[in-house]
Amino acid sequence: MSRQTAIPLRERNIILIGFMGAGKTTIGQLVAKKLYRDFIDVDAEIERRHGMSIPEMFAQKGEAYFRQVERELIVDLCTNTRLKILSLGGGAYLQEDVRRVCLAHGIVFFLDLSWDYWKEERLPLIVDSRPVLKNKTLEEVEQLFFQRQSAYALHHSRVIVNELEAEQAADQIVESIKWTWDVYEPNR
Ligand SMILES: Nc1ncnc2c1ncn2[C@@H]1O[C@H](COP(=O)(O)OP(=O)(O)O)[C@@H](O)[C@H]1O
Ligand SMILES: O=C(O)C1=C[C@@H](OP(=O)(O)O)[C@@H](O)[C@H](O)C1
Ligand SMILES: [Mg+2]
Repeated sequence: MSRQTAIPLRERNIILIGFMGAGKTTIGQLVAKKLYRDFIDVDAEIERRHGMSIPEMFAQKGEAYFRQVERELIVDLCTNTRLKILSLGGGAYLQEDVRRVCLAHGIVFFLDLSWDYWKEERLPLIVDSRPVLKNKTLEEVEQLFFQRQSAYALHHSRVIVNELEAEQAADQIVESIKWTWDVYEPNR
């Protein structure tokens, strides 16, 4: 029987999850810079590999196809890479396989924000670029927001990003991760 050796905490990918517009892409980039690590935005990587934008993929291939591509890429990245900062798309973590590999191989940060804050501050910024929001009433989007919280609750660490500038949120994540490294893996 083969036994997998656990990945040292310092080598684990740092994975950002949370609702669309929470700032995963923006903050992930900053965290990577601060830790001198490579950044991979899963949506951008899908767009690069498939030569089409996410809205185009939704329109031409359908959401189910996008979810399969998203799941396969995340499972691959989690299983075969280390030392990266990964920003997921907001719906990726709803898939059980995604949660399983992220929690097993990475350190998962949930970027949390309130519905009221999101609706006022973030929705206007992203409403035209996220296909999942297309043709939905505000009530339906609110339902989606709360439906997804039980999946996001499965994380290692949480940062409340309401009112925080992206730089401040990134600093909190870096501080938290360095504390975790020092406490659980001292002398490395
Ligand atoms: N902390 C923040 N404060 C203000 N605006 C932000 C913050 N984080 C992200 N944004 C803005 O919100 C929008 C969505 O950010 P993005 O990083 O794409 O989120 P996600 O990847 O979670 O969907 C962008 O216009 C971005 O500039
Ligand atoms: O929440 C979702 O279902 C989605 C979120 C998007 O990413 P962001 O969370 O980075 O906006 C992107 O993956 C796609 O439009 C679907
Ligand atoms: Mg994003």
